[in-house]
Amino acid sequence: MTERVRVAVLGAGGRMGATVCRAVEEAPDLELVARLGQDDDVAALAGRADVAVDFTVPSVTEANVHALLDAGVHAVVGTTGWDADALERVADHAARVEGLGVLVAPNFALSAVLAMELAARAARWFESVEVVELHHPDKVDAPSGTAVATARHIAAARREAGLGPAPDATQTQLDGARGAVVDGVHVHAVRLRGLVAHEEILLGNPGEQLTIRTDSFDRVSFMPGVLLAVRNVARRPGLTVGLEHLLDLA
Ligand SMILES: NC(=O)C1=CN([C@@H]2O[C@H](COP(=O)(O)OP(=O)(O)OC[C@H]3O[C@@H](n4cnc5c(N)ncnc54)[C@H](O)[C@@H]3O)[C@@H](O)[C@H]2O)C=CC1
Ligand SMILES: O=C(O)C1=N[C@H](C(=O)O)C[C@H](O)C1
Repeated sequence: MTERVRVAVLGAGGRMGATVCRAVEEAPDLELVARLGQDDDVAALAGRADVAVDFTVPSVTEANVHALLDAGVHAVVGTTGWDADALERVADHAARVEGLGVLVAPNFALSAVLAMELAARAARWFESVEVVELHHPDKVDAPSGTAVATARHIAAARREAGLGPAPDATQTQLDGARGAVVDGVHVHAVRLRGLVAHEEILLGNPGEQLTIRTDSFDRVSFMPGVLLAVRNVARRPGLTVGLEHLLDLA
């Protein structure tokens, strides 16, 4: 019999962490060996866990990943709030330790990953584009990590195609009325009781509109992607950003 992958979950008491714990417990090839909360020591996972999954908060996730690398544990990270500098520090650290993988993904739901990919492919063909993300009101960051990543992918595609800014005649506005601007793309964040995680990418041309929409109605939607990452992270030493790299989409 092959050995089961030993998995630890950081943020295990949270909405995502608890769902991940259940998914790992139900997977025959995985073994849940630790549930860590706010005051638990990541270093204690050395020799006990093969892979750790982090769904904590933006303010601690980078430190958790460095501690996991120091402990010799592969990391799968769903927590948002990563910027280019933090990713570079983790890539440098991962390059210095032998054979350890870190996978950071703003969204593990297949529909969301595909929506991002489709938006990036469509972006060069439309004059206008804006992103609207809609989430439960307990979310601590805005805009969502997924919306930020979506906007960055769209902006890169527009730059590559030589497109300038989207048309916008606004001269006066209330603060925030046009949303946040990520790499030149307007991103709007809605917080509403009853929602889980949703995003619309609106692309417009004279006389036509393309709407790409993804809906996570339940956190189980993220689990196939999380488990795929847990099973594959050890095969990808260094830093991988985005689940698309495991789905043959990148
Ligand atoms: N990549 C993806 O597919 C998804 C990402 N997320 C992201 O995951 C993160 C967590 O989301 P939720 O579970 O909804 O939040 P939550 O607030 O329900 O859970 C966060 C948990 O982390 C714990 N925590 C805080 N500091 C910690 C530390 N230093 N060590 C260990 N645990 C610590 C908290 O006590 C809490 O239990 C957010 O950044 C969210 O945006 C959420 C859903 C899907
Ligand atoms: O906090 C959440 O709930 C979610 N966070 C991630 C994000 O910020 O993109 C992923 C998903 O949207 C759910």
